[in-house]
Amino acid sequence: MAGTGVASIGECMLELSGQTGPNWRMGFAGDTFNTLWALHALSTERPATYVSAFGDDPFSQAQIDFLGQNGIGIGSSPIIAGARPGLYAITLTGAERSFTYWRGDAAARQLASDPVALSKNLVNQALVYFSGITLAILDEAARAVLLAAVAKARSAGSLVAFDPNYRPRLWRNREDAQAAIVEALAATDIALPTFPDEQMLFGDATPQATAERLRQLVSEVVVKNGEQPALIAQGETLREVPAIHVVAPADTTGAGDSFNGGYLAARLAGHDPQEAARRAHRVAAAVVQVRGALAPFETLRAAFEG
Ligand SMILES: O=C(O)C(=O)C[C@H](O)[C@H](O)CO
Repeated sequence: MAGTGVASIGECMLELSGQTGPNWRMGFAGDTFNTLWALHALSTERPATYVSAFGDDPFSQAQIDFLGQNGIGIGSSPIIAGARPGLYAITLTGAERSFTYWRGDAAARQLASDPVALSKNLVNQALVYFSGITLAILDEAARAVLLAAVAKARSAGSLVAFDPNYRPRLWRNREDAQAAIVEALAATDIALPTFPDEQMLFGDATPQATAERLRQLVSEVVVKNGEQPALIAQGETLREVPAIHVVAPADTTGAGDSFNGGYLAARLAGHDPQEAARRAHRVAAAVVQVRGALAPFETLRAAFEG
C-alpha cells in the first residue's frame, strides 16, 4: 500500500433525524462521510480526510468544525464563496428509512472544480473510497476529473474501494448511472454493492448474479443484502457471511455505509474478507440501533471488537 491515510470523497449534508413530533435533531451525514466516520473510529492511527467542497456559510463552518473535532480533516477541499451544504431529512416507517433531499445546488457538487487540489487530497492514502452518490452529484466533466484523480492515486499504490449506492433520483436516467458506475468499477479494488440497488439498476435476479457480474470487473466484491448473508467473491471463491438479526432496530440509515467502514478498517488491519465481513455486520447492527446515520465512536469500536 502506498500511503498511510484514508480518504473518502463525496457529499456530507446536514441531516434531520429523530422525527419525534416537531423536534428534529440536526446532524451531519452522507454516505461517503458515514463510511469514513466508521473507518476513522476503527483505524484512528490513520489520518482521515473527507474530500469534498464546502460553502462559506455558518452551517458549512459547523460541518467543518464537527469533522475537525472528531479528528477528520478536509485536506485541500475547496471552500466555495456563496455556496451552502445540502440537507436531507429521514422519514421512518418502523425502522425503515426514506429520505427527502434539498441538495441540488450544494457546495459538494463542486468537489472536482479544482483538479490539482483534488489530486493533492489523494496523495499518501492507503485507501481511497467513493460511491455512486459521489458520481451522481457531478456533471460528466467533473466525473471524468474525479475518476482520473482516483486512477492516479491507484497507480501510486492506494487501494480503491467503491460502493455503487444507486439513488435513482440523483441520475438523469438509468443508462447514465449504469455507464458511470461500470467506469468507476474498472478503477476499483474492493466493490461493496447492495443487492437491492444492483437489482434495480442492472436487473440481477439474485445476490449470486450480482457477485458473478461484478467479479468480472473487480478482484474483491462484497454484496450486502440487509439482514441476509453478505456474499464475498474473491478470486474463484464465493462465500456467505451471515448477518446479525437486530430485534429492535431504531433507524436503518447508514447501515450499509457503516458496514463498509467496518469492512475496510478490518481489511486495512490485515483481517481476511470473511472476518472483515463478520466485524462489518456487527458494526452495521450497532448503527441500526441509533437514530441517524452515525453511531458514537465507542459504540462502533465495541461492535467491531465483538
Ligand atoms: O442518500 C444520500 O445521498 C445520503 O448520503 C444520505 C444517507 O446518509 C445515506 O444515504 C445513508 O446510506
